[in-house]
Amino acid sequence: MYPLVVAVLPDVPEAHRQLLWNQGCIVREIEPVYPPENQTQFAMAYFVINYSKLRIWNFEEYSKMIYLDADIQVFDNIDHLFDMPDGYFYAVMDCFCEKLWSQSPQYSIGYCQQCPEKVAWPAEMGSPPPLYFNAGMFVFEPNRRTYENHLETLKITPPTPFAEQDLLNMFFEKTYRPIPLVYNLVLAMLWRHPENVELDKVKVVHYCAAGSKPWRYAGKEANMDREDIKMLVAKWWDIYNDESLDFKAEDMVAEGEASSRSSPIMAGMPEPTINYIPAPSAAA
Ligand SMILES: O=c1ccn([C@@H]2O[C@H](COP(=O)(O)OP(=O)(O)O)[C@@H](O)[C@H]2O)c(=O)[nH]1
Ligand SMILES: OC[C@H]1O[C@H](O[C@@H]2[C@@H](O)[C@H](O)[C@@H](O)[C@H](O)[C@@H]2O)[C@H](O)[C@@H](O)[C@H]1O
Ligand SMILES: [Mn+2]
Repeated sequence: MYPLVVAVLPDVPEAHRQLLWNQGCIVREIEPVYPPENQTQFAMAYFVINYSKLRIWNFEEYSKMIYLDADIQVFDNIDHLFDMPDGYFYAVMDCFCEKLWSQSPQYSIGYCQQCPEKVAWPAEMGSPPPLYFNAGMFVFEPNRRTYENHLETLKITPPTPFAEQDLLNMFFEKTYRPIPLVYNLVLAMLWRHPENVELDKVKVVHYCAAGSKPWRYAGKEANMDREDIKMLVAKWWDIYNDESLDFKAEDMVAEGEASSRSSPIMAGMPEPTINYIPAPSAAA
């Protein structure tokens, strides 16, 4: 069993942090990371806060982690991803067909890495872009030096429309290894590249399409009235409302007694209490 570490920005209220603790999560506050002053038009204005994602490379107490956006739901076990060879950056390839990409050369010529045979990359535009991943889910190895490199690189790199996702794609270009789409279904794939999607095999769903966030789904935006979208939003709510999935401290105690000495991860978990509210940090 692997711990779920939740990185929270300072604006996440204490009550929400308690809910996370009570669900057995390890809550870690991170400071925001902002790009240098710039005139960039991010594809979405709020993407500027997403550079804060870079803080997780500082979680050096973990040798390997799977990063998940908060708008991602895991429906099937993906622990085996931890067993892939070290030294690479694993993530699912993104799609360039949404309007969000309209500033990109790929979009302007109708090129997408999801179907490179459909519109070939023209020779006069040089070599095709390197494979590009969606940064909503990835397998990585926290490392202080990499963390500092990220922050240094950020200081001297003009921000681009997809913010930290672009920076990470540049940074990991040589060590990026694509993994199958079942590990991060970017919803736009359903209408942009249905031939690449086997929905019943998908293990991880990324609710990133406009209007698809389940907690504020209204079914009004483009493609949100699709039957598969409605089914995936309902699936998210089924998990959210399924009390049998709620963390129970007594389970932890039972499991802890049996295996805390054998499993460093379990031993590393804070002593469970009935309401599982951690004692205030002495450092606070
Ligand atoms: O105010 C914010 C906005 C974003 N995020 C984090 O940044 C991730 C990326 O943002 P989002 O998923 O909305 O981007 P999308 O995948 O929809 O482009 C979110 O999942 C959150 O984990 C956050 O912590 N606070
Ligand atoms: O800050 C940039 C963000 O870029 C990505 O989101 C985009 C991108 O993937 C498009 O291809 C999708 O079409 C779009 O819906 C989605 O918002 C990551 O999911 C997110 O974690 C974050 O890195
Ligand atoms: Mn997301």
